[in-house]
Amino acid sequence: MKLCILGLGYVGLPTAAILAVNGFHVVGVDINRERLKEIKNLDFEERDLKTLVSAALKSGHLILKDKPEEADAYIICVPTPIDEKKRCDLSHVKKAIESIKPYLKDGDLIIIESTVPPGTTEELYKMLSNGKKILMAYCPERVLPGNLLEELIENDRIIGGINEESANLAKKIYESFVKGKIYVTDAKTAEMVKLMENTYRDVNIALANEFAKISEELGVNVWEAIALANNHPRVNILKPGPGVGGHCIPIDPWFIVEKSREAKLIKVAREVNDSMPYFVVKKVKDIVEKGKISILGVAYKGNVDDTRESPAIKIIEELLKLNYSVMCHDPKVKKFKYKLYSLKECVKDSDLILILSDHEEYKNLPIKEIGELMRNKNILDTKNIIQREEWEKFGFKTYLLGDGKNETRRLGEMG
Ligand SMILES: NC(=O)c1ccc[n+]([C@@H]2O[C@H](COP(=O)([O-])OP(=O)(O)OC[C@H]3O[C@@H](n4cnc5c(N)ncnc54)[C@H](O)[C@@H]3O)[C@@H](O)[C@H]2O)c1
Ligand SMILES: CC(=O)N[C@@H]1[C@@H](OP(=O)(O)OP(=O)(O)OC[C@H]2O[C@@H](n3ccc(=O)[nH]c3=O)[C@H](O)[C@@H]2O)O[C@H](CO)[C@@H](O)[C@@H]1O
Repeated sequence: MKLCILGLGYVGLPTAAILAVNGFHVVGVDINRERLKEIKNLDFEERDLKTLVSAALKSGHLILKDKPEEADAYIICVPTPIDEKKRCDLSHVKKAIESIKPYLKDGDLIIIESTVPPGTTEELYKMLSNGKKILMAYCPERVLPGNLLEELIENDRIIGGINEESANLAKKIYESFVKGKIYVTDAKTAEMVKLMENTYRDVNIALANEFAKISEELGVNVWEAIALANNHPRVNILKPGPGVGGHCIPIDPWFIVEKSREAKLIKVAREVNDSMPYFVVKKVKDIVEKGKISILGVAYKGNVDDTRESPAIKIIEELLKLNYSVMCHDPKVKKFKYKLYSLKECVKDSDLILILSDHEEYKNLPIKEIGELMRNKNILDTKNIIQREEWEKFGFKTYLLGDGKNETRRLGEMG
């Protein structure tokens, strides 16, 4: 069976490579030639992915193209961002489908992996099937960035067919590499399942963030309170932080909001999470009124190289508006909207270190050397990853997001 994968990003590339090493003839298509170059040079962060892509390319089963060609099945993995009205922008999906239209023949299968609002696959099917016997399915991707390959193989899969024949053919493709269970349903349910998963996470993170704000107001350390509450057998509160980033969680809940007026809690949760960067900036203002801020971590979360929708972007914008000078460091990220500096340059003559991503590297920083370079030794940790006592030994004033005991701690009244 010959497959054509459209969009070779975080989702499409591993999918194309794993299908190729499992015996399919795969044409990997990306309209961005720079991306194709990166893939040929194995220029990406996840090490296991390098091994897999390299094996797929060497086997000759994966070939890279900037245009689609005739195949038996097409898998669409292109971006689905939100527009300014917070509605799903389906233009990339529609363009990808237009580009395969000339090659479609009876019995061909189109699989949508891009995250889309409920009902989209059915609508696209109606537009496409005009006279031809096309098969179509929605098969959401649920891999966790940072643990991509393991989850690609081990996770259960949902297959939402437009009809039984479509679902069965799609199932055959995924069965070639998925070790988890494969559940079959209709396309709209599968679309809803994907959005519900990410919305569930977003709402729960919003609750943790709200607890953090309340704890600061009431003089409680939210991290301590969450750890204690989580001892309860049926409680599992997530972690607060500087905001919710990535290409999925801050976006996908809006795809439900655009389809239903009943989506109230979901919208408020989004707003709470979107408010966190401003909350962090307010904390910075309370600690230092002006000067240089050193941002450690611009990736949207720890140990990934992705900065899409990263809370760091909003925080930097706001700090610059307030006339702070800002320098950023990130050991994982290669491309970012703002210039990245070495750790030393970043902290030199600084008034405050602001930790925004929980990269492994930030758990063991050279505190003494950093302190010697700084103008004022302040550190604000939004991820609860530093050992505050260690930093305080070297004369740092430490601050933690969600710690209402910050002040008493600094005055030495608390351990
Ligand atoms: N990143 C994740 O972990 C993840 C997980 C689950 C689902 N998703 C969903 O999967 C989809 C893709 O996400 P991603 O993170 O892989 O995006 P990405 O931006 O990393 O990759 C998308 C790729 O598609 C290419 N592209 C755009 N239009 C094209 C076209 N017409 N033909 C061929 N290539 C085209 C782009 O050049 C880009 O390289 C989105 O809908 C996203 O919501 C992402
Ligand atoms: C349901 C689910 O698990 N879906 C996953 C999710 O992947 P992700 O990498 O986007 O998800 P997270 O790791 O949750 O990070 C998101 C942001 O939330 C912040 N965060 C997180 C936990 C916390 O306790 N407190 C926080 O503040 C974190 O820093 C970051 O900014 O979507 C993918 C695409 O659809 C899925 O495929 C993948 O399964």
